[in-house]
Amino acid sequence: MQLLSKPISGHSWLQKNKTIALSSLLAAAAAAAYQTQRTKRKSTNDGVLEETTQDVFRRHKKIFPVSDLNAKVGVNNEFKRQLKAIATIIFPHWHTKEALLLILHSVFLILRTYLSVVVARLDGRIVRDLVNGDGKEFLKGLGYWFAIAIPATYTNSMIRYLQSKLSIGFRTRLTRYVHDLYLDPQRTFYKVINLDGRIQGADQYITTDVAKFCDTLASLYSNLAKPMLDTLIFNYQLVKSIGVVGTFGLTVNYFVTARLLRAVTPSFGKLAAIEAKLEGDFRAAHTRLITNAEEIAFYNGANLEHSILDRAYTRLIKHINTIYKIRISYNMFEDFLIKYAWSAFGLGLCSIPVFLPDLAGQRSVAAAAASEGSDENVKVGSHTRGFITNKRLLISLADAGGRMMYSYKELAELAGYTSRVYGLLSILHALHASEYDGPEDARRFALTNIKGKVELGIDGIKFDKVPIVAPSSGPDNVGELLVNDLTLDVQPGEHLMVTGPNGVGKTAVARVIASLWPVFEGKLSKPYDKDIFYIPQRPYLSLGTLRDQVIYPHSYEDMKKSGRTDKELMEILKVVHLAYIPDREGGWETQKEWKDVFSGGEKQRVGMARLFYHHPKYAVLDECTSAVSTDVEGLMYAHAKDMGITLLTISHRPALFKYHKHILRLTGNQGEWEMEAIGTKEQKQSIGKEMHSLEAKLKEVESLKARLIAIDSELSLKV
Ligand SMILES: Nc1ncnc2c1ncn2[C@@H]1O[C@H](COP(=O)(O)OP(=O)(O)OP(=O)(O)O)[C@@H](O)[C@H]1O
Repeated sequence: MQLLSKPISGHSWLQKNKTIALSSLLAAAAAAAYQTQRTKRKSTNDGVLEETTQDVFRRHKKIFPVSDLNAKVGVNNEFKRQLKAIATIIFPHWHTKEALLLILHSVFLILRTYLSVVVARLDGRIVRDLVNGDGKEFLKGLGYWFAIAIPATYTNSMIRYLQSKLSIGFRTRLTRYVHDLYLDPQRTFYKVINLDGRIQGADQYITTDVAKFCDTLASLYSNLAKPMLDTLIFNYQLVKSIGVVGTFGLTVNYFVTARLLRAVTPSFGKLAAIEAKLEGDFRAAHTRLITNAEEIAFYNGANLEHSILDRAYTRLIKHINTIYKIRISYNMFEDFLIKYAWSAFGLGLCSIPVFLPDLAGQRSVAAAAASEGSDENVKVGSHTRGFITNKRLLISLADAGGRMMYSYKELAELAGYTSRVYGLLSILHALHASEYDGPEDARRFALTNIKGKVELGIDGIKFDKVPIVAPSSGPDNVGELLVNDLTLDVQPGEHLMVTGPNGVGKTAVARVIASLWPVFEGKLSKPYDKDIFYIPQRPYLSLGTLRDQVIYPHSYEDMKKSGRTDKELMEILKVVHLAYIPDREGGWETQKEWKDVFSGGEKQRVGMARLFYHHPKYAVLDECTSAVSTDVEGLMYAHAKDMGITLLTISHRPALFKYHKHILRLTGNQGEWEMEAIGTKEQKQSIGKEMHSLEAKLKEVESLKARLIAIDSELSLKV
């Protein structure tokens, strides 16, 4: 009791001043660190970080093996392993800003615990002076009370602030890493969405799940580290007042509580992971509606979409309700144990120094009273001070213990978010290395059995016995053969047209050239990516200005760097007959949702404008002029050829034959195909036949017109 009975002396006042000085110093250090990071422009708070190198990805591949998706989610060894793996991303080394934040955070946590002890002692002293009727000491105590309030409140705010900064720091590092892996040169995002079914709704993973993981991790540190520290320090203080027996009792109490809570805690981790998935599904359903609003409105599909959204929401809410129901009994048990059972136990402990002073290892109350004067008031005051101080320490201890127990629940939830974030990272790593879903499979066209070769940097596009296969992932990962051992060679100027019925695999050929689909067998030789430009069937308009639409995928910076001007862009728009657009839309800088502004034909013409802007050596044009009027289409094809672009056109339109030298016909008959040169005798004969049949039809038009006039006059006579 010596520590507690000692009045706050000049020495402890000095300590308090030191505390204030220390807090200011820490704040200054934090501000300085922040400033340094800002000036380096590599701050995780600005969201600006250096790109993750391929070397880092190679090293990390080993620590991110794909886990068994059916493994139990919870606080277990797998959770520890996953968290350790993610820690290599959020703490790449010890001289990061996050490490500094963590140290500062820890220092403030220690400071807060220390201040709590000081407050407990001061509280006891003030109440004692009040009971003793010592006005002067009472006022002095109040003075100290206000003095301690300043560093105490500052410390609390700093803890919250540093926790948020830590969370943002983690999030920025993780998001940057995921973006670098997702949008890598191997086009992993395409594989995630189209070739591999393990990640559904990658957007939900990258936005919400990563944020929740970071928030929970940052708060868990303070929710776990602080109560642990508090428990240690308060226990130390209490040993002095309630004795070793009391402290032993406290320890047993903790142990029993922890075991009990662990036994009754439901698997919050798994529940959190399912909730995150259902949230993702609900959000994805809304995103679909936004993306396809016009089509849905035309079809009058609101009712059906309504029911789809309702179903997604109901699934989510049912699950959340289940969690709430599970929580009722768990929370009741938790509250009973931590609030009521612990309070009763705490009051019992507080009574030890009063009823059993020898057990508490202290001088008896009578002896203490005798040494401070035999006056009854002094005796009561001494009791009161001891009780108030112990009670406050016990309340803090109970609070700390309670939070430690509560954080088990948080830990379980963190396990859920960790499994989602780890799942995302491990699958991105696998796809980055072209390792697809499904068991090892030696069957032909299995995604786990890719044997073809791709050679880059060749002037020409050359297929050497390459089967075109629609890939399939999952348990039955054998793809479907569309075109059998394709062999062709498109040399500069040897424009090729690919034709054939719907669904035969025309676009599939383009996908293989673009390396979106794998070369299962044979060899594909092609120029570097920068020399081939693809215009897909569905026009894509990006976020940004009108200029950004024409120069896509260049940014304005890229455009300026390459010395291009708006005047040149205007010339290009003239070629595609869109010269009126900048004036109509209010200039190059205008920002709009362009997909809703342009008509179908205009969108396709913007696609051709991009081709002329980038001026590649080769262009793969996939039905990209189907909505453009024939005359403008012809002009654009002629212009592309004049620019020296070698064309590989996918189309059904015979009108486009004349701009090409070869034709690849995909028949759809068991992957058969044929190549022919345009302008051969057979070709001319077939065009001749088509002309004869058209002329015959034109003759019919005249007789049909005459018949129509006759019917009209008959009808008017009758009327
Ligand atoms: N991601 C995919 N995974 C598996 N199969 C696919 C995938 N995308 C397309 N397919 C299938 O591959 C086949 C060929 O498709 P492709 O888009 O190449 O047809 P197409 O000849 O260009 O047809 P159209 O003239 O209608 O554009 C189709 O049966 C299609 O369903």
